[in-house]
Amino acid sequence: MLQLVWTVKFLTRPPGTGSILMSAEPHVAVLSGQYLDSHCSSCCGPASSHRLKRCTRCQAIWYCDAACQNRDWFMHKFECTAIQNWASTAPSSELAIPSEAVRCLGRIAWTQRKKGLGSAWSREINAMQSHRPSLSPSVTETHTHLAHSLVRYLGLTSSAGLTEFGVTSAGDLVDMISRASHYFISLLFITNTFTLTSPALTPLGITVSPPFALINHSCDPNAVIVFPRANRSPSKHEPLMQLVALREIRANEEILTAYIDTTLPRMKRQQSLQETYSFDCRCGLCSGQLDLDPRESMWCPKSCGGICPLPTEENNFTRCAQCKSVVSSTEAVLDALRVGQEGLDKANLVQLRDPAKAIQLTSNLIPILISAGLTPSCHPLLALTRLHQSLLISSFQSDMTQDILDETIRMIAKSTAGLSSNLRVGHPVRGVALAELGKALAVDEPAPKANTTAVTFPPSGPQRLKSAYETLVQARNELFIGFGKQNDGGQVGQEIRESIVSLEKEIGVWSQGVRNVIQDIPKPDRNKA
Ligand SMILES: C[S@@+](CC[C@H](N)C(=O)[O-])C[C@H]1O[C@@H](n2cnc3c(N)ncnc32)[C@H](O)[C@@H]1O
Repeated sequence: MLQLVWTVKFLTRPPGTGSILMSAEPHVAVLSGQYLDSHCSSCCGPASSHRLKRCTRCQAIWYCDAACQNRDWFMHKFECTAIQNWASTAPSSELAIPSEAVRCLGRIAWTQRKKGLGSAWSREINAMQSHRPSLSPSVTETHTHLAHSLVRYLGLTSSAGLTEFGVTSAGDLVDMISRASHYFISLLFITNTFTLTSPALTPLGITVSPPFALINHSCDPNAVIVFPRANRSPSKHEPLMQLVALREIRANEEILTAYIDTTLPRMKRQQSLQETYSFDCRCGLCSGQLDLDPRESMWCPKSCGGICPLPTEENNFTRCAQCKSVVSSTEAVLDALRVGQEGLDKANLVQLRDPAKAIQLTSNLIPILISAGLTPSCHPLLALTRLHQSLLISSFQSDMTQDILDETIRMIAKSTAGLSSNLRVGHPVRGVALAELGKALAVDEPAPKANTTAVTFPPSGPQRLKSAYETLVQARNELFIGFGKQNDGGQVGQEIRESIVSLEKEIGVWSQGVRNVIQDIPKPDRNKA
């Protein structure tokens, strides 16, 4: 199959770290159901400083204001009726709004009909790569389901109605959808959709953008795709997708982004890429470029500070790369890995429905994996710590105790350390993790400890403020790369700048206070001695 390779040709000098390589509004962006009433369906911004206004007809789609609503109307006028019809026949209120996939395909269909199949917009959409020939039975089933839902959503009573959307072949519905490779094929859709995220990387929905869909994958990418929302009054051109260089890129070097979570170990990455994108990754990380991958590592059994590769079912012999001590407890490590993975899968499954149960699982499993000797960057310890951290943050309450706050900070620090070993400096995930750590350290302590030393973590009092300040400065430097230098670190980087300034003042006031106290202490009268 022909592979397109995305490179940048340089007229002057190669793009450096943090350069914005491409910027475009996606062809289509839709919010997930849970964000429809908290985010604008046109610019995808949150309802933080203002109340959103609801479409009075479908009552399902919300906008910042009339300007956002007008911008979306050319599309929403079709969607509005479709949503109303869908709701009127839905079996329950939970199913009153179609899934994001169906809404996204609907938007593609209506725009193609409006712009025409020969338009540049439609040609770009239809040029994206599809994997129809390699459909597995389970994917075919999803495909069929999606096809039925789409026909119902578009308000068609039979497949013949699809002709108005440019699909003329009749027959079996699945066959028709599969054959119509130039049109809304669900696999094309899976292969080429991107997660729409908030500026702090929370997944909000999905987008389709043909120019970005030309970029191939690497588990050690030289670029990232982000939605920085760098402009302070951003609604007009948002959501804006940007491709940012994570390091200097040479002329004619292929630009590569990661399609999946690259903190996962090789086997899991390969499995995920094969299932969703139908290819075997042969990037440096997957072909064993690293002697010792931090994603699959444990501490030296003699605590020399070195690390060892994890034992596996096939090869349970492992030793410290530094002092060469052999790990004798490999069966216990393998057991801990099995229990950890099972618990992680369970916690991921129940986290929305029953967050208390998920916290219980993560709190029980993390100490097991730590005592088995796993490093913070090792899977599944890192994944469990990240999940535990996000559950703790979402259960944050205003009347939080010092112990809970300190425990949360320790958890964020552990996951930030793990992420830092696995991801390149300036990766947006690292930047956001550091920002969260700095912000948590800057939270007012409910009961600061009187005599803490800098050795305990997190420190208390002025040491804590200093630590918050240093972490936020580091976060800002990294966000500057991952969200683009010209974007001033995106919205998160800009928020942090404000926190840094106020901490500077606080630390300054505190130091001045100490200086004043020192000056007020009466000097010993040498003549008296
Ligand atoms: C979003 S598309 C990327 C653009 C695509 N190469 C094209 O020519 O249109 C994703 C598909 O590209 C292919 N692909 C991406 N990265 C690859 C890689 N590192 N090795 C092999 N195939 C890759 C896979 O077929 C994948 O499903």
